[in-house]
Amino acid sequence: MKSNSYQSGFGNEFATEAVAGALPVGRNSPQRVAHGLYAEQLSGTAFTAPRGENRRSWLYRIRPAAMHGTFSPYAAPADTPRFHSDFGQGPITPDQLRWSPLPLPSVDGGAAVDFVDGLFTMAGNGSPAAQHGVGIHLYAANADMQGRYFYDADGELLIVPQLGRLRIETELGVLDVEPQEIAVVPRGVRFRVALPDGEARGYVCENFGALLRLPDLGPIGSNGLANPRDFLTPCAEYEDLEGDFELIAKFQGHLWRADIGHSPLDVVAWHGNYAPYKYDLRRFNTIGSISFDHPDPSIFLVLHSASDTPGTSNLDFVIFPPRWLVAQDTFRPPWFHRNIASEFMGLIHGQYDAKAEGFAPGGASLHNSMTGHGPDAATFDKASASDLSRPDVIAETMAFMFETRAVIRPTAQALDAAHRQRDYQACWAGLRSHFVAPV
Ligand SMILES: O=C(O)Cc1cc(O)ccc1O
Ligand SMILES: [Fe+2]
Repeated sequence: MKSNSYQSGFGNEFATEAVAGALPVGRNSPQRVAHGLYAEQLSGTAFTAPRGENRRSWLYRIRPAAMHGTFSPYAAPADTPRFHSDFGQGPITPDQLRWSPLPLPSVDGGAAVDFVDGLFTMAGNGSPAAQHGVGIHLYAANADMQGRYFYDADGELLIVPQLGRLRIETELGVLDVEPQEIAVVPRGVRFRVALPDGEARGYVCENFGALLRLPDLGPIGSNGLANPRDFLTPCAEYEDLEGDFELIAKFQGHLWRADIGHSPLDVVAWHGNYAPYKYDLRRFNTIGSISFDHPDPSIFLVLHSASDTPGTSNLDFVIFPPRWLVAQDTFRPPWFHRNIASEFMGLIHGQYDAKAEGFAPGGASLHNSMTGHGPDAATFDKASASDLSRPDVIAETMAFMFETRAVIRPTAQALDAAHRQRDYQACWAGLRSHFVAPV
């Protein structure tokens, strides 16, 4: 699979064929599909979901997805699976938590680790069974997926590369993504990942809940934030390969494997609105205050997964892109706060404006529901004394947040990890009392 041409728009009714005439005209499942292909429907929402939310695609493929051997539990290379949905049952700490970047496998022993084996579950909430919540994972890999393909039946995958490009070859076409771009692979879609730069690291949010969609814009108007035309979906692309391949599935929190005698990336044509897409975060139209005060970070919302409570998301994907700060009589960086929602943050590159040090590209932080957090002492001191007659320019940076209504439960392996910064709270220790009581 070599080409990477795209169709633009968010959730459009796309139609694409890699071989002319492969798409049936005026019907979905003719008695005999052109070129001897099989017709197959892939449903991403209930058959009866309202039209505005209904997502499905029709695939015209060389062999149906039903063709593979029986599944057995996948034995992860390390004894214990690192990629799962076990967020524990017991008490979890309300402490602020922060991690340094996940070590790259080349540094960590020299073994070949592909995208699937490189996934390390950091935290999560809800469950695949309950169909709400998220799994939050990091990946660090140094090898292409070779002779194997993966799909996630538990949720759609929001992939946020931090280091190195990814070539994501899916049933519906190829996505090439680099840091500062994101990719979304829908639940169930089979894919393999190659690493054009030889190694890669990044973040994955696995969304068990309602499909990600663009937020309403309210008084912002009909344009702004992430614009629909900047979302790109691949054109059909297929491989016709036979061999001793492996199909890996994530199903109800566990990984499974089956033999498969052909590449499942054999979709010659497809049409519909359930498909992978990518988006360049640098295209985000960032809106902020031009008078006073630092707005809530919801103004930086790229995509969200709704919950059953209007206005309260299962998942908000928020970014902190380059921008100008001009607010007057205002503490310009993020304020001190406690939030009913829970906040997992990552940094793609540069520096985050609330943290002078310690929050490194590839690192992560977790501030759970009602846990106090905000600017570190160095940032507070600097911003409290800065000259507001000039704009501040936040440049050369891209941070993001996975924000959820439910508490984010860190996994045991994340809490135990050597790269967890056990002294994180010390970043606020230097905040002195400036209070002077009136006499
Ligand atoms: O905690 C954080 O750094 C994320 C964040 C940023 C901001 O500008 C306002 C609120 C918020 O939670
Ligand atoms: Fe916050």
